[in-house]
Amino acid sequence: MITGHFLNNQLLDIVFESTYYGTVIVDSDEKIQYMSKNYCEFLGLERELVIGHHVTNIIENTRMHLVVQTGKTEIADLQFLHGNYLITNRMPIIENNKIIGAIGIILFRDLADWKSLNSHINEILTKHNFFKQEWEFPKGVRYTLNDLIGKSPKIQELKDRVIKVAVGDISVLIRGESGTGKEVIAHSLHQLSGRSEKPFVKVNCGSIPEHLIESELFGYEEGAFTGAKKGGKPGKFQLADGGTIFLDEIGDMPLHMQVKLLRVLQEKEYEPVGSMYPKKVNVRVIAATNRPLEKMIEQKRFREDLFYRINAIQLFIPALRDRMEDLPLLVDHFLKRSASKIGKRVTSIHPEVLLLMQQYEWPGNIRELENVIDAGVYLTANKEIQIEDLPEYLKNHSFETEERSLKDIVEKTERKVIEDALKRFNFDKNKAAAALGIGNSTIYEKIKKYQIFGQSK
Ligand SMILES: Nc1ncnc2c1ncn2[C@@H]1O[C@H](COP(=O)(O)OP(=O)(O)OP(=O)(O)O)[C@@H](O)[C@H]1O
Repeated sequence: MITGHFLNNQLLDIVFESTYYGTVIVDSDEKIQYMSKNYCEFLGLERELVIGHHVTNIIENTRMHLVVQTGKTEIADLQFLHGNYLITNRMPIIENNKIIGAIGIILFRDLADWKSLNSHINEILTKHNFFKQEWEFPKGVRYTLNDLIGKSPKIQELKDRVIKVAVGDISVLIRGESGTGKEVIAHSLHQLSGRSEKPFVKVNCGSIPEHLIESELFGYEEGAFTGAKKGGKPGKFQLADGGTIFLDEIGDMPLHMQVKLLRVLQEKEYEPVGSMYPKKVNVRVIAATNRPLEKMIEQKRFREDLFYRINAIQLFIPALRDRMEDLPLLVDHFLKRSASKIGKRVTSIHPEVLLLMQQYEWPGNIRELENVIDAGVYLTANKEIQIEDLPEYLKNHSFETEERSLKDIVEKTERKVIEDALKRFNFDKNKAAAALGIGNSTIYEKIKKYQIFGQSK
């Protein structure tokens, strides 16, 4: 095992600082045990804040964790890091035939050197953009865990769980309101898994017309129906073979398709439309929904057997209103992104805007915040977004809050207290009821009334 004791930082500093390489060493838990000073400087991070953290939380687009998992050396890989392309070598550290960690080396000499190297690589990449797209897009991954902004305990906990469950083939059900980042989590799970080199295929179960779902998912054979393409068409399951299929908005899938979906998940085979023979497939399933599936099962709108099949592990993403401490960080992130996208120098928001944002409920969650900031950056004539740059509904929000009825306020508070207690007791309803001093039947009633869902126990 690699330990801090084994790694004499001073000695390593002497060795690595005399080279022009940025060096990082991770242990078998994929946590950083050493990062050279020049690497920390390059990332703009203090070394104390880096050591002991999972490498994916610190280095964007890293593959160090995969080297630990697979034991495969990766030489001269191109890595996009901190706005630049760098050449990276990654090697497993092996002791007594066991992988005990990995060492990663990024190549740069001094800043000027690295800038010219970067522009050289950029030029090559632009010239070969076509190949770059061919190479990247079939895999389908757009986000990594680094794109999930937030330092609140709830997000920190979620990120830790994502890292834990990513490895392995277990099905994951991601739950959370619209715009909370379910898709970001799905991409991250794939990117952190052993299937990351294989395709990630998203299916939006809610937006495919009902009569096309079967051929979209399972494909069709030549001549399956009038208008069928010559040679047939592969379905999403075939496209995802070896990789991950992301079934977004699974709660919107029609019942008759739920039966077919269950079959492919259980038996790992399906029949393309018009085919006489089943085809084998090997995919990991990640599903997401913002619908109350338990309630839909009661109403016979969602199959219970399918629910248990996709619900091996559940990840719950908190609504923005439940992690308001992340708001300033998110605002800052979207401001920077918007300003550079739009090409305006807008660097902050007025303190009153932040106050108003903190009081707002954010029903559209992060997606809504992203759009509000985009609009603010477009509209403002200053370096700072002002109240008048906000959409009308948000500007008027403070008045609406004052006019809310007592019943609304009581209900909202009740919902929040019950939800917090459930999360505290890992969704054990009886324990949460006892802690709140209410009966078991009352808590069941309230959960139903407010449609609170999460890891059910
Ligand atoms: N924690 C976060 N940090 C930064 N950006 C985020 C975060 N969460 C979500 N986003 C951004 O918010 C937008 C919405 O996220 P996403 O599409 O993953 O939400 P969703 O839960 O899948 O929504 P829906 O249920 O409506 O499909 C995306 O642009 C995503 O990049």
